Amino acid sequence: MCGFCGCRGCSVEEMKAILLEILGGGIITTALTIEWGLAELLKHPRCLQRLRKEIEEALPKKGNDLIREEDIANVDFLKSVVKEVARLHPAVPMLVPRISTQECEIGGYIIPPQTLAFVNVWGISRDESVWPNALQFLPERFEGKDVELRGQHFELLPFGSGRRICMGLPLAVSMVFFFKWRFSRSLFPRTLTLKLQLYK
Ligand code: HEM
Repeated sequence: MCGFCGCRGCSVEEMKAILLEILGGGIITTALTIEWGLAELLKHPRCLQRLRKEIEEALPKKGNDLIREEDIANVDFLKSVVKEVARLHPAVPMLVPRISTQECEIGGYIIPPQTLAFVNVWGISRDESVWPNALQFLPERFEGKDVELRGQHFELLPFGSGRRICMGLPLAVSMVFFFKWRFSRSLFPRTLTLKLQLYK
């Protein structure tokens, strides 16, 4: 058995190709999400300030400056920022295409068998009837709301849903969180925000 897809038949070359696809798919999506996050935070200094304050207060002064996974429990605003970035800038805007195996009805539309279907996550995320002021970056909209990134809430599907949901979701979420954490704590954004204001 090949260990990747369990097909018993993958050659070493095919396994290398699968591994490269997994890594490739994980790198660009994570990088894009982080980049959009940084851009939004720089455009919204008030959010950056609030985030930095939350992080300063949540992170116990450990001396060695180590952040542990359990520390994430104390940074609710950071969670909201990550969700808002994923909402406005989904890295895979139309998910992976699906093909219907049998006739079905979705929202009053009859979908014949063997139909290629795309889920327009980008559109759903910007739908005013679901998200008031949809085009604005407002992490606060997630406060006190039980909307998660894990494919259970269909209004927010940056990692897809169901059987083919992103396999790297836990790793991706940790990477994005820790990067933003480091970024928000550093002096770098302060200088950059200042520069951006000067260029206005
Ligand atoms: C912020 C970062 C990421 C985002 C936004 C993202 C998003 C997605 C989305 C939307 C899908 C398609 C799900 C669907 O159609 O239902 C997907 C699939 C996938 N992702 Fe990610 N991903 C990210 C990071 C990663 C990482 C870090 C890895 C691996 C290390 C990874 C590996 C995969 C794989 C292997 C699939 C295909 C799963 C399948 O078809 O069964 N992704 N991802």
